[in-house]
Amino acid sequence: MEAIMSTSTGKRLAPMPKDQHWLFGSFLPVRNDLLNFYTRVFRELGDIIRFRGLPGLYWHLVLHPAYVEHVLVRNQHNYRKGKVFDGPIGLITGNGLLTSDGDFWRRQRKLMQPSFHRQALSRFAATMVAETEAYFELWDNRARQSEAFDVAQDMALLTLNIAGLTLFSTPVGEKADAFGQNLRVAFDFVGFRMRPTLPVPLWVPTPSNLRFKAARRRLDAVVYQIIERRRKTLNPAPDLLSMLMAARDEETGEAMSDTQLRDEVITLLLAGHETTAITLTWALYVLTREPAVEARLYEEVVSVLRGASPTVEDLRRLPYTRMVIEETMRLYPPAWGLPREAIHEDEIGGYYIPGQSLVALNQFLTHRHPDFWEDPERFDPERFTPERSSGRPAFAYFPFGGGQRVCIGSQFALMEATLVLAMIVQRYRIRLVPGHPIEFDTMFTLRPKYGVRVTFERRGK
Ligand code: HEM
Repeated sequence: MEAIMSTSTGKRLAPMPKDQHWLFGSFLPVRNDLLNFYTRVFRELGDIIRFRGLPGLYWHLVLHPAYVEHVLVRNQHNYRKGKVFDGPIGLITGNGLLTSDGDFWRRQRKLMQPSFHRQALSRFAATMVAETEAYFELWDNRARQSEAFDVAQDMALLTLNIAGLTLFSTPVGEKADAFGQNLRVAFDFVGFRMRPTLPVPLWVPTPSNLRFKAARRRLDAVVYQIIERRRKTLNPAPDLLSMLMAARDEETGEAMSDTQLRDEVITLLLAGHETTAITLTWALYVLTREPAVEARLYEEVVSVLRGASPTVEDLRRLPYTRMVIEETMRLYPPAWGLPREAIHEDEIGGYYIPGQSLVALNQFLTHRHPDFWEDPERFDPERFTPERSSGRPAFAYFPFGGGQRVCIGSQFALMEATLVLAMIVQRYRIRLVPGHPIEFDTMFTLRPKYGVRVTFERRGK
């Protein structure tokens, strides 16, 4: 199976797909049908695969958990996020945590880390619950009329409301349509720029450049206004923005500038709300397909909550709900691939990796690796029981990345997804609209391309 070749220097090269275009290499299938193409070559060639783009341009898809661990942890200092990631995302997040690097990133991470500890986050549970309750009236009405709707849209708005309130105590929900749309325009633009295309510089007034710049301007205006108002407030709300504004550098005693605050706020909005919305959307979709899982989940939720809304203390009594979320992120990882750039040359699994070349990790495929997941396509939350998890390599599952750049918001996301899912399942049975097409949109995060059209049926009514 392995097409191992040697260079003149005798280095072992990872296997390459056979059917490459003589000039474009794998550029066209990567551009047009990335996920299916990667899935096919993964089945053919396994754990590490070498691709050629335009002549002289190579990259590696790295899928074995031990190799993933090598890149994210063991040899992490040799891997940076690189231009493919930072360039496009940086257009919207500036120098925020997701895209900054080196000492600057380290300082910011240290400043922000305490705000994301489980303890600090527990105070946000009530907001998450209240925002979900605020949807009940709308969903009850729809349930009464058996009205179909796109639950992906509601999850996006709900998680945006929660992000706005926990981050800066501002109900962006009131303006969610405008704010959310601007975020979406910015997000799509970033996703598009991450594709292997030749990007038109931002200063060229193409319609999409202009649209993006207008969206960014409007987002900035809202965020700067919030920061400015906050600076004048004597008793600031106990939200993430307050924590960020109060944080001081240990050595210099310096606080973050307005620009840095803006970058971090936009970063947290961008990194935090859609990923969680997508997790919830896929989880609800799965429940429409898996009646046994739905029944078991309902049983747990009802026996723990007994009709009431959950509190932060209930979370540890909802292990099955949590496993449903975990299994959802295995099969539908919102961040479905992570690009890295090797700084110096390296060796992964005995194969040569050139310096300054791209290394692509891919949760979607590693999470379905048949050597580590039995019957990988099957939705089975109990894979995540402690017994069945033991012995599984750490990086067979990495929805939140790993190493020093691991997601800072993972606890936030798990708390939110578990609370919201428990609340929805306790109150409604969910049905997919017959014939509704489900396909992946891999533009940036792993979205359902046509949304997920469902009807809710009120339980016990
Ligand atoms: C299900 C939800 C989420 C998923 C799947 C997810 C996934 C990820 C992944 C894979 C990374 C690593 C990126 C890389 O190494 O290149 C990351 C980083 C990050 N995430 Fe999340 N995330 C989620 C929710 C959140 C939330 C709720 C927040 C904030 C409230 C957040 C904030 C961040 C930030 C700031 C980083 C950059 C951390 C750093 O580089 O120091 N994420 N996320």
